[in-house]
Amino acid sequence: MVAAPSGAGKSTLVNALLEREPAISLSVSHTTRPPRTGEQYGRHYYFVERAEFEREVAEGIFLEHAEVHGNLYGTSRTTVDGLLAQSRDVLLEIDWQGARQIRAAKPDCVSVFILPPSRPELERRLRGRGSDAPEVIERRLHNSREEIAHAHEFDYIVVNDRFEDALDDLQAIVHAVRLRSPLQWARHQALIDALLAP
Ligand SMILES: Nc1nc2c(ncn2[C@@H]2O[C@H](COP(=O)(O)OP(=O)(O)O)[C@@H](O)[C@H]2O)c(=O)[nH]1
Ligand SMILES: Nc1ncnc2c1ncn2[C@@H]1O[C@H](COP(=O)(O)OP(=O)(O)O)[C@@H](O)[C@H]1O
Repeated sequence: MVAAPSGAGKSTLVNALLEREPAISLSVSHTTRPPRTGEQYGRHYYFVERAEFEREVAEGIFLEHAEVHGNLYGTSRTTVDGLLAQSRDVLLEIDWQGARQIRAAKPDCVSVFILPPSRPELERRLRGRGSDAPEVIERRLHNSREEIAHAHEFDYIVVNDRFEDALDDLQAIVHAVRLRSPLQWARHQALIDALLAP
């Protein structure tokens, strides 16, 4: 899972990570936020009306869902389970509230929080992106404090100052996760058995 205040560079970093790590798939979320210019249904998000989203919540289709910046966002159970069934590593872009729900549902998950190098730089990036109306940017800047206040709940923190350094850090986390003991025991059982043989 990757979380960050809006504008820290989370989506840009995640997209670059996916190019470097083709075994990872991004889970496409459902949202009631209107699409930005260039965003495509099914690629960036499944854009739905609030009534439809609320019906889906009642049907229990979401592994987690939360209200962020006045819009609803959710991760579909079937999207994640479908990717896991194909032995894909699944990456979620999610806020701190959703991350809490995923930790409860999937205790072996790994979470990363992206920090911007400073407040002025966060503001510069949010405005420079040019994708949101001024009042939407103000709301995201205001909400960034609440998001950042939860950074300590995450397993890893990456500061996105120089982009390539932050990308290297993210990739190092992916490599470390793949080397975790339970996975390695399963993968190298034959080797371990041979080494333990008398
Ligand atoms: N809980 C939850 N949060 C999500 C989900 N998808 C996106 N978000 C979060 O919603 C927030 C807003 O995302 P978005 O509207 O794409 O704006 P951006 O972060 O400024 O690019 C970010 O913190 C995302 O991580 C989801 O499925 N569940
Ligand atoms: N390390 C960086 N240095 C400068 N600009 C960056 C960096 N990382 C991302 N950006 C820019 O900041 C803006 C916000 O990035 P984005 O990935 O949309 O953020 P988020 O998904 O966290 O809201 C984009 O215009 C992006 O190109």
